[in-house]
Amino acid sequence: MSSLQEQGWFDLSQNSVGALCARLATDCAAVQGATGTRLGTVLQGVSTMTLGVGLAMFYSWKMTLVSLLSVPCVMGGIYLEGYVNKRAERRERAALEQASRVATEAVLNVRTVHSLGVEESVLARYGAALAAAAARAAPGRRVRGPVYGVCVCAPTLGYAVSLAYAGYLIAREDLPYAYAILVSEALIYGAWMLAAALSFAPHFAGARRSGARIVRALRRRPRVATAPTASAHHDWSAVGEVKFSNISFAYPSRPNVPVLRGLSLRVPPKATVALVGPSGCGKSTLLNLLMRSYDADSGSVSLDDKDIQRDLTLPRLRAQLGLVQQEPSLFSRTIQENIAYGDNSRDVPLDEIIEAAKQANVHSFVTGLPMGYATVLGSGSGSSLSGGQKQRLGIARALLRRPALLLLDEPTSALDAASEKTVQAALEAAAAERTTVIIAHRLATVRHADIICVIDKGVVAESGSHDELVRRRGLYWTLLQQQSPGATST
Ligand SMILES: Nc1ncnc2c1ncn2[C@@H]1O[C@H](COP(=O)(O)OP(=O)(O)OP(=O)(O)O)[C@@H](O)[C@H]1O
Repeated sequence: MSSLQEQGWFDLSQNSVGALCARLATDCAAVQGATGTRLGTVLQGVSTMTLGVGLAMFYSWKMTLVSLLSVPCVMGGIYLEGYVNKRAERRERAALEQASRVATEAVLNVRTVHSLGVEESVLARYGAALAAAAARAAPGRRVRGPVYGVCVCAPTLGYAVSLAYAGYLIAREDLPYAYAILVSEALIYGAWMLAAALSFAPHFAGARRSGARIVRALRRRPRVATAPTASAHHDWSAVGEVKFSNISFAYPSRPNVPVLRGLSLRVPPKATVALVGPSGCGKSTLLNLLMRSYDADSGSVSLDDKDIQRDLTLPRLRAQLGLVQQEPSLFSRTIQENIAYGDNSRDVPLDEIIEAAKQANVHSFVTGLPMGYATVLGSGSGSSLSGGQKQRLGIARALLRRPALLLLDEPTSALDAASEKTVQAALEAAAAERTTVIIAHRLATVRHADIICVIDKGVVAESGSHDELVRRRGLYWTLLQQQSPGATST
């Protein structure tokens, strides 16, 4: 069973990047720290003690029983230590995850941090989170010291009691002196070894809890997964008709805030459909549902009359889609590899990559670089490139998939006028032969779409061509007026 979690799981604050990194580091280290040599030490301690007790019983069972009185002390101390650690660990973990969240957020957004000049305040927040973690761990540490002392002292105490009793047995019951020494040495050595081994017990308890958390995460059944009714449809590729039927949806992290309320919408094959509407009305959410980043709470989405939840596997569905976002995520790899990420199902030959780059208007830029397609992009999402260059690489990557459906989420909104023109030209060429759903804020960029759908209050408020909507003088017209007052022409 796949344990790749759905987007909604990552939206929860306890599963943020920082929290997950902290959990991965601490839980895996805890499991690793309680295996290998530590496990060997425990086995050695237990077997030495067993052998020691056996020998001691053989030579003097009375002396052995008296000496073993210290064992419950040791065990009690270990239990207490484990209990104290468990409580401290839980509180410390939460505080460390918070600190890690602050650090990860700052590193991911290092440019913004610099530009806003908030380095000191980020450092202060990180310091405060670390201090909170230390404060939460302090009570546990204070108790652990004395408890550890008891564990170490108990065998010595047992040794003293055992020698005193040995003196009594030698004097009153003729226990040979050599036996007394043999028994006490066998027991003290065994008890020391056991105490040393058991001092690791809290680590084992912690490792068990960490292991359980890892296994729980791996076993979690993702909410978005391929349904048992779905078939692979190996030879199928979509024509590109999409239907949203009566969709209602709220994000799992905000289940009480409905975003879509019974929305229905049809995207005809090979058409270009623009989604417009006020900010936050749910345009990107529709794309999220189509990609099955989330599943709708009710209603259905179909692609070529195949229900995307019931009839299609996740890989088959997503293979039909090519997404271009406002700013593409590029990796610190070569340009060739970055474009090839578009199709991980095979080794993509260079000529296909070049073809996609040509379609995306980025080939001549790439060949102008000294290393061409072998140029390694800087870290931080291709920071060595301009916005327009990055966007065209993102388009090339999407086109490499030969998607039946091109999903464009404000693809030109982060670009200057000159870059926008080149990117727009690349997109228009790409959209010509396939179904395209485009989200745009600037209505001028989608004026020529076949259908423009205005989303408002979780439903399609109106739809039609630009001219039809202008004639209707509805919400589209109002938005148009807000963007370019006085624009009444059709
Ligand atoms: N991952 C998420 N978890 C919770 N709420 C979300 C999430 N993503 C979006 N939302 C909320 O859902 C609503 C719709 O968001 P969406 O991004 O679909 O709007 P949009 O129309 O694309 O907005 P914009 O035009 O500003 O990009 C908003 O109120 C937003 O705050």
